[in-house]
This record gives sequence, C-alpha cells and structure tokens, in this order.
Amino acid sequence: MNSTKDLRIRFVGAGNMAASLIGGLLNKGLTASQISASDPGLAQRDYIKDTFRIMVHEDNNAHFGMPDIVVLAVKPQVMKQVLADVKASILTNEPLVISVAAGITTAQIERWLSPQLSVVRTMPNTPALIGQGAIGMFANEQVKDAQKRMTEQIMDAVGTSVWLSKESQVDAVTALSGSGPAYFFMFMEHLQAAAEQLGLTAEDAALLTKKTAVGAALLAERSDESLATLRERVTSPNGTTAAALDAFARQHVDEVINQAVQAANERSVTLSREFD
Ligand SMILES: NC(=O)C1=CN([C@@H]2O[C@H](COP(=O)(O)OP(=O)(O)OC[C@H]3O[C@@H](n4cnc5c(N)ncnc54)[C@H](O)[C@@H]3O)[C@@H](O)[C@H]2O)C=CC1
Ligand SMILES: O=C(O)[C@@H]1CCC=N1
Repeated sequence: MNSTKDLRIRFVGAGNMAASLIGGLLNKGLTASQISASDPGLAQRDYIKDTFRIMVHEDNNAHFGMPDIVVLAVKPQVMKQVLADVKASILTNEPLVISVAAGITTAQIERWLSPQLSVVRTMPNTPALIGQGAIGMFANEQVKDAQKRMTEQIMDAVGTSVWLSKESQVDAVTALSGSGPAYFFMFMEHLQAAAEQLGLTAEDAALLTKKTAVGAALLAERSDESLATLRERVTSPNGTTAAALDAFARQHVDEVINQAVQAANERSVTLSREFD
C-alpha cells in the first residue's frame, strides 16, 4: 500500500480522540468521502458533520461497506458492548481494527470479535488534531506487514509514532504521552495563575505562558543537548531560576511526577480488568 488516497476509514465513536484523528487525517489530504463516523450522540454527530463534512451515522453498522480500517474510538467502559454490536459487520468485512482505547488489550478485542482478526492497539494523544500527536502502537500476530505500513501512514498523518514490542509498553505510553498533554496543560494553568497573582494581565499571562511552553518544547526537540543541559543553561548560579527550581525540589517534584505517571500506568492496567 503506497498511498492513503484509496483507504476507507470508519470511526466507531466520534468524540474528542476521533475528532483529533479525523481532523489530522483531513489536514494531511485524505478526502471527506474516505472517512465516516458513527456515534449515538446527536450533538456530537452534528459537531463532526459540521466541522469535517464527513458522513456520520447513529447506527454503528450503517457505514461498514467494505472498510479497510475500523478505528475503535469509544471509551473502555463501552468497548465490549460496542464490539458485540458491530461484530457481525466486522467479521463479514475483516478490516484492520485499530483501537485507541486506554487499557483495552488486543486479547480482549480478539475474544470479543475473533482471534483471526488483525488488531492494532494504539495510544495517540489530542495534539494529533494539529499533526503533532505522539503515538505508541502494538500489533497482534495477525497484523501483516502491509497493514502495519497502512497503520503507520495513518498515524504519520497525525504525528510521530513508534511500534512497541511488548503490549505492556502501551500502558507506559498511555501514562506518558496519552495523558501527557493534560500534565502540561495543568502546569501551564498554574504558571499562568501564578503570573496573574504577580500582577500580569490574564491576557499577557496566557500569551507568555503558551509561548514559553512552545519555545521550550521546540528547543528541546531541535537541540542535540539533553533536557538537563537545556535546563542548566537557563539556571544562573544563585539566580531567579535556581530560586524557583529549589522551591520545586523542596516539594519533591520528581517524586510527585513519578507517582502521577505510575498512577496513570496502573489505571491503564486495571481498566482492562474492570471492563472485561
Ligand atoms: N482524549 C484523549 O486524550 C485520549 C483518549 N483516548 C481514548 O480514546 C477513546 C475515546 O476517548 P475520548 O474521545 O476522549 O472520549 P469521548 O467521550 O469524547 O468520545 C467517545 C465517544 O463515543 C461515543 N459512544 C458512546 N457509546 C457509543 C456506542 N455504543 N457506539 C458508538 N459510539 C459511542 C460517545 O457518544 C462519544 O462521543 C477512549 O477509549 C480513550 O481511552 C486515547 C488517547 C488519548
Ligand atoms: O484519560 C484517559 O483515560 C484517556 C487515555 C489517555 C488520555 N485520555
């Protein structure tokens, strides 16, 4: 498969993550006619239809005319029930099944559909909407090389992807980059609020917070230096940055971050048992 121009992609569930992926795919040149989505929520369907001009359906089985790829973009809580709903359509067409759901394993999807199906479990994140996603992918044994290339083409359209050799690594990716944008947004929210307390206007604080985050992220991406070296370059001895970093260290920010990422990893593991 050399091109995405003939692919037919069906999204089951058209919420935040599906919207990020659909937006990213359209930005990369897929046409609206190649993509469709189903969702029981009327408001959600209207939003997706108005924003992306793709076909939307209330019935999950209404858009299964020989799709190449079915993207499962529903919450882990409803995955089992949704797969029972679409099982017959999927078994008729045998598309590549790509799941974006946190915690749900390929073994569960095989058990709920068929062990013969090609299933890729992925963990994208919402920056996929602007082509800046960070994505981990794990393929079950049925996935053929051509299907792997197809998955890469889709994920490359919305960001940077890596294949994982062990499925347990998807939980770690979930804790790192799947949930990660929220960690950075939270940090930025607090930074902005602190700057407002120091007397900046809300507008200036918001602008400077965002530009600082973007600048730091781009510098980290483009530089050959380690994150530690880049941090040290900002930190003059006995200067302002050192004062701030000392305050973080006194609160053991490294332990706080480690505990938070461990908690997300653990939640990813327990999700699969909870909704089995
Ligand atoms: N939001 C994020 O940053 C990320 C989310 N994910 C995963 O993506 C999946 C979706 O999450 P979000 O998009 O954030 O949630 P969401 O709640 O925005 O979207 C889920 C959509 O599924 C629809 N839905 C509910 N029952 C359905 C059914 N029976 N058939 C079809 N659609 C149904 C809902 O109406 C909703 O629009 C989850 O499994 C989550 O773990 C993965 C990576 C990042
Ligand atoms: O919070 C969640 O469970 C999903 C998975 C990763 C990001 N959002």
